[in-house]
Amino acid sequence: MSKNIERIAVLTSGGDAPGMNAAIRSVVRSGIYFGKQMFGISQGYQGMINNEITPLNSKSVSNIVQRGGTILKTARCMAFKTPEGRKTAYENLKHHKIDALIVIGGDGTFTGAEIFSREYNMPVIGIPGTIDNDLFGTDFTIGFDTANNTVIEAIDKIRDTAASHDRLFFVEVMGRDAGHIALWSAIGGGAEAVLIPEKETHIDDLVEKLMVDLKNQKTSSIVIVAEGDHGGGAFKIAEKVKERFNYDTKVSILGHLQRGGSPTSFDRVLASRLGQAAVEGILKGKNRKMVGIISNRIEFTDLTLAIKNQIEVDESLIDLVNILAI
Ligand SMILES: Nc1ncnc2c1ncn2[C@@H]1O[C@H](COP(=O)(O)OP(=O)(O)OP(=O)(O)O)[C@@H](O)[C@H]1O
Ligand SMILES: O=P(O)(O)OC[C@H]1O[C@](O)(CO)[C@@H](O)[C@@H]1O
Ligand SMILES: [Mg+2]
Repeated sequence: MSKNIERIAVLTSGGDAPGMNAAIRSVVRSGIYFGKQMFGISQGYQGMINNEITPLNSKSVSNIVQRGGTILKTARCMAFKTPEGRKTAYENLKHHKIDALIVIGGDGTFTGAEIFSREYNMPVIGIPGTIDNDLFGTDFTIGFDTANNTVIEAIDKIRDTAASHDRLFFVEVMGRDAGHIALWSAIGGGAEAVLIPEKETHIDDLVEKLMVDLKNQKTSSIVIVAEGDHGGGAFKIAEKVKERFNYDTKVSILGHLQRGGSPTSFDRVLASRLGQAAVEGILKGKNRKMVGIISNRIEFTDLTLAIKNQIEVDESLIDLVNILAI
């Protein structure tokens, strides 16, 4: 039996992602639309423990749909992993009479939400907000599209200088455990090769491919390396490749700029749809679910499944990189 929900709190947690603000805005305004009182928690679970919980109205979320980052701020909070930390967090929620929680984040955020919800019988819905696109139960996570656009803009620029100097560039993109950004940006940016955490890194094969390219008058190349690849990252791979043959080689680490910037239209619309669906879902009694989009339809998936069954890498995308790089 679901309890009557009148006061809903929202937080963002883990790494920030462009479009989180659009999701916050949608959650807050959808809640208000249904006559509910809405609250924002600062700095993810840290703010729950520190009692940083404030009411939000329609105006609180104006002029943010276009902004990167998160107005609620975010954090990685070790204390929430302890029963004592979660107890303090619960007492703070109780003090504010919060009936339900909407958490925007990635797999870690959902793990914490699942545990907390069971411990304290707190209804919770997760919204996938991470540039990594590594959650099962949604075709896309909020921020993935914007990050890809940021990366291909960088690749296009690097391509100009690579071609002018006949150079080989290793471009390292984010993805500690997931190669989705690497794969998508390799296709969109026309890279010659891609190295991802889901696959073994074979330097021999890479060197052979680059040598064939050189023989075929391809005088510059771009290799996309996900930060979590098994070769140890772009610098190490570049070193190993340089030992093997003579090619003017440079490394470019894109880093945290991939997490910033104004969200694309796709991410804004996705975030707005998921925010509204999260509120409607929780008011209809859904609990411990992630709201996602599958084949352009809103779908709810158990948080435990969303976390555990990370999307497998699409082999056809790897094939496509290779086919288009002949
Ligand atoms: N086992 C756990 N128990 C309780 N809380 C957890 C647990 N795992 C993660 N959390 C909470 O969730 C927060 C966010 O998790 P994490 O830092 O892994 O980021 P994420 O949500 O996976 O996002 P991203 O991977 O996109 O950065 C953690 O800092 C912690 O507060
Ligand atoms: O520097 P931070 O905040 O720990 O984030 C790094 C990690 O965050 C992610 O970008 C996800 O947001 C991962 O791909 C990356 O490894
Ligand atoms: Mg994560």
